Amino acid sequence: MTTATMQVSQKDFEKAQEQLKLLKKDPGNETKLKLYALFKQATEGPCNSPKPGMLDFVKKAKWDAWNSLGNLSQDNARQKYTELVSSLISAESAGQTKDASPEESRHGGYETIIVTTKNNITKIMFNRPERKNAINHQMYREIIKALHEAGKDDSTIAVITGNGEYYTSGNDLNNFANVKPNEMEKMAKDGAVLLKEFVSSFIDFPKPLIAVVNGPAIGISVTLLGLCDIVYASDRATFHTPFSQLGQSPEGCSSYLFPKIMGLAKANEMLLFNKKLTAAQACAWGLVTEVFPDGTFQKEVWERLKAYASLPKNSLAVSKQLLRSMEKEKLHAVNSKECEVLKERWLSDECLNAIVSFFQRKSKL
Ligand SMILES: CCCCCC/C=C/C(=O)SCCNC(=O)CCNC(=O)[C@H](O)C(C)(C)COP(=O)(O)OP(=O)(O)OC[C@H]1O[C@@H](n2cnc3c(N)ncnc32)[C@H](O)[C@@H]1OP(=O)(O)O
Repeated sequence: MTTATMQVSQKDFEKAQEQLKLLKKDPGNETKLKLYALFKQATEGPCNSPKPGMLDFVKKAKWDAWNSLGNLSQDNARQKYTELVSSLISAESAGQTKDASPEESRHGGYETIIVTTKNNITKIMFNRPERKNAINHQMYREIIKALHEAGKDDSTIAVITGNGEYYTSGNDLNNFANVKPNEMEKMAKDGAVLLKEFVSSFIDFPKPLIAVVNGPAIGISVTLLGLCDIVYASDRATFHTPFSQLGQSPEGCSSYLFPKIMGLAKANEMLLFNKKLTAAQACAWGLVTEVFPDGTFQKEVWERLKAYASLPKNSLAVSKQLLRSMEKEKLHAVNSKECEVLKERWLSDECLNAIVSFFQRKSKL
């Protein structure tokens, strides 16, 4: 860089300091720390002062921010400081400071679900409302991918919810349709492999996972609630696991978790005898954390989640993993066993007759 450009840069830097004083809105602690660090780096160079004590929170946060800039040159620090101030000024004049209203970003590459991130929350939304959000093979795979990505992205928590009237009507029964007799075994085998991977992605999910049950939930979408950390439900939601009606058997680790959550007698009513629960019953039985009136459901829940997602991210992840670690091995064993049993069930006459009845519209839940 020439002396001339450095001088301009120094001039801009001084101007930026003046402009900063004119900001009307507080840019938030994170941004203020960034500005502090860049200013120190620009004016004094890399951080060489001794690290403050653990309990001197403010000094330590400032020191950490400055120290994190490592050997960034003073010119570059001046440049970054000036750019940051300029972006704050522009955002304010556009009526939106970055910290006050972050944009929702949509993740690409999905067709059956919508994945977005905003306010440190990654939301995975079932998106086949015209099929009551039934989960077809593509959706199983996309949810596995979305959970994998959400586990690694910058979000603090993840949310799973449905678009439209239903949360989801569970497994898409078309997954069993149009299978030739000589391909039945393969269909069952491949289905069990996919199901095992799908449920494993819930067992292993490393951050708090919250189910926002916006409407009726059926089958696998209900059993998976036992693997979520919090379940919020609209008072319009119902919870139905009609496995015996469909000639099938429980999955999603529900054969182990439901008796733990609600007691064996109540789990039997749901998992053996197809009892459909209202949201209030599901809450009383311990499957649902809290029920909200449908009219205010989205507003109340998202306000609450926004506050939860501003808690320290690493602390939440570590605590979630600690709680899950006590059961993880067991849950994987249960998942394997349930998939083995289901693989056999899918080949049974009881199951095949139930699917045929559904498509002939003789039976609906
Ligand atoms: C890799 C495989 C893993 C398997 C894991 C094991 C999982 C098990 C389960 O999840 S068991 C639960 C399976 N789900 C069901 O049995 C629900 C079946 N659906 C219904 O009973 C009804 O559709 C309803 C009660 C959900 C809604 O009834 P209604 O309000 O009258 O709406 P429609 O029936 O007209 O629905 C509109 C449209 O959507 C189709 N649809 C809805 N749910 C499913 C579904 N789960 N599978 C396939 N198709 C579904 C329905 O057929 C209608 O289609 P149409 O307009 O007639 O073409």
